Amino acid sequence: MYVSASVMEAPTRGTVHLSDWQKSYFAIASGTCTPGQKADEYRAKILRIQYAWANSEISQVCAANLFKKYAEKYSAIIDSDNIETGLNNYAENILTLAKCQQNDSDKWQSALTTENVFGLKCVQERMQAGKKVQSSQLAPADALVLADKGISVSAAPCLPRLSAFSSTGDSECCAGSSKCVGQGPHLLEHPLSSKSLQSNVPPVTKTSDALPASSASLSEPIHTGFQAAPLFGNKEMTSGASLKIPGNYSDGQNLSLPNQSAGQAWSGKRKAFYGLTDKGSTATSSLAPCQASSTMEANAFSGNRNGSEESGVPGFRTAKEQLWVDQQKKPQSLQQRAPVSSYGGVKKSLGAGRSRGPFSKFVPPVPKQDGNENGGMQCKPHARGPTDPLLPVDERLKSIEPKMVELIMHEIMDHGPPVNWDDIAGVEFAKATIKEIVVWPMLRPDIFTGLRGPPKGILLFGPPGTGKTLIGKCIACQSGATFFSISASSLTSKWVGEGEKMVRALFAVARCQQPAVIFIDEIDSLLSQRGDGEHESSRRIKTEFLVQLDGATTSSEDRILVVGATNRPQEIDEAARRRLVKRLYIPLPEASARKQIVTRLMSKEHSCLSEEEIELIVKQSDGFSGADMTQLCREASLGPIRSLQSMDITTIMPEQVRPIAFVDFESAFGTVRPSVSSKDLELYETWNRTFGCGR
Ligand SMILES: Nc1ncnc2c1ncn2[C@@H]1O[C@H](COP(=O)(O)OP(=O)(O)OP(=O)(O)O)[C@@H](O)[C@H]1O
Ligand SMILES: [Mg+2]
Repeated sequence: MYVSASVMEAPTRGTVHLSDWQKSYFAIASGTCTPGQKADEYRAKILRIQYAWANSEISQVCAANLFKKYAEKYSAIIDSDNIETGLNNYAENILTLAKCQQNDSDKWQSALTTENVFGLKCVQERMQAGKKVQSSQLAPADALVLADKGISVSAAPCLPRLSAFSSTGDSECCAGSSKCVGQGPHLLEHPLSSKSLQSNVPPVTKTSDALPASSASLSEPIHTGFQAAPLFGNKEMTSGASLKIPGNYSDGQNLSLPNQSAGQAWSGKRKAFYGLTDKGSTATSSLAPCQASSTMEANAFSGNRNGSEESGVPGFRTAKEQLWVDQQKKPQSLQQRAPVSSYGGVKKSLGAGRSRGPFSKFVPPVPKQDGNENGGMQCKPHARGPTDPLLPVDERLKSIEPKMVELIMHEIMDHGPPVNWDDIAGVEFAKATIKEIVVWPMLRPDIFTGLRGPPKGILLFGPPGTGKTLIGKCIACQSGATFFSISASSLTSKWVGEGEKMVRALFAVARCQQPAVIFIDEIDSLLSQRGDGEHESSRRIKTEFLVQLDGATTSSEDRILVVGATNRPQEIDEAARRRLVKRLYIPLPEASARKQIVTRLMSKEHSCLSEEEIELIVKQSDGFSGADMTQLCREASLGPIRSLQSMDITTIMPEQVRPIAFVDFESAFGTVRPSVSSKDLELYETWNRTFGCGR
């Protein structure tokens, strides 16, 4: 069965769906279903397809195919006037169309009017046919005629409805029917006289006071559910009778007979309605406003709704009505669901905001055919992001949980203050290498191809506080790539149990945002050696990461660079180490770099350090990391304030604070010590000699 293949993409839930599908398939195939039940089943299937697609259990292509198939089956039942297999309700179309003129806006005028609808040739033919059948088949006891010219209505199943009306004591229906019939000169003549029938018609609840008289006259037959009768005769009446069961699909059907010209138009409309391309649907576009307006929630399916209110179910709508109303409301509501995001695009949801379940808003799983140019790729964050429900979602993000995409887009993408290469003192070799393998290829991908292609993984390792994170930020600013900065600990702790999904989502989003740099600080905590005591979740994260890294490596067209930073390189798993091909040692700053740090920081402050004093500071700070140097300067900068002990800090003027002097550095050296021990340094040096890519 084709269904099974399509719904089994997700093994666990797919199995459940499969049995559901099978059950309903056998129910439909059993031959014992009424057309109404079949239509119910098909519509349920359509909803299930939608649900499965929304949950990424089936692909978009699969969903579109299934959807088309079942929409057609469903339409075939709804449209068919075959009493045994269909639920045709063509008359409602005609009357609704005619009614549109009154309900629609002033700007749009339907060619169909109350006067001419009954004059249509096709309607006449059907009426004549119905008349013949009716006169030959309809038992007088079962039949009622609502008006002097004989709008025949129904058969036994209608009677409960009529009897329900009788309690209200209003004769509006009869009057309305008379009017209606008076406007249609060629209505059926029922064997029973209109008078006798009129007397048989119980008063009907007045439900359409607000409607114009002519509208009321038409709407009454509609919401009594008998309007099919004069147009189709007994045959249709019988099928029409089943339509009066609340919830039946035929209630409120604005769909048509396949053989009628108007019917074809509506059939086309139906296909367009289901999002299926159909040449015929273009012909119906002019009818759409009528349909839309007539089915707006306020007035939609007034006949049915009124009918249902009469029957004590306020606000009840058949599934089909709801489908149509949802369809009409959808573009507007979707727009409302797309708030502007913080980074200039549209805050999008791949369905996260979508309520799930059988009663959720109907969203066809096929791409919109509205000529949206942005359809194929909407990867750039500043264009339309991957989570816009209006757009076809990038295939690569289909299997990713929407909330994770949101998290990555909103929380991980870095937008810190800009960092220049000049802000990083020393580490000239690392900087040159990074420029060569990261920045330039990103800027000129046309030149850096083939063997010159950039590596996909870099590891920055070295003692703490040497500028590894700073380099990461600089890459973000200078490469022009989309930058994802994530700390490994946040992957392992923040989304406990979901770490591997986050890793997958991270790479999936990055693939959509190419060129992209994924900077993973403290990568050792993510890719540490695998051991026996390791937690299952961290093992899964690691595996997923390695898989993704490989994916990034093997796909030559992907321009994703993973930059890892660690001060514990020896803890990194060997498999991960291999994948981070360029392992760059970021050592403690040399004298020149320390001087650069001091000079740059002091240039921003009020200081009076001579060249010699700076040299002395540099000499004395041997073994300090970049972070230590920064801390030393901070400490020294507080010296002038501390020397103002006699003065009130609250009243002091900035000019009264003396410049930072060498003496302040001397006292700062008393409190700031190097944070990296020589023993630790030895470890880094050794690891660099073994695995590093430095000179
Ligand atoms: N080479 C450098 N040039 C200028 N400033 C530096 C340099 N290295 C470190 N710093 C200063 O030290 C601070 C900390 O640096 P950073 O966070 O990049 O260190 P790290 O190598 O990532 O350390 P860790 O391994 O502990 O994460 C920076 O914000 C910066 O002020
Ligand atoms: Mg760091």
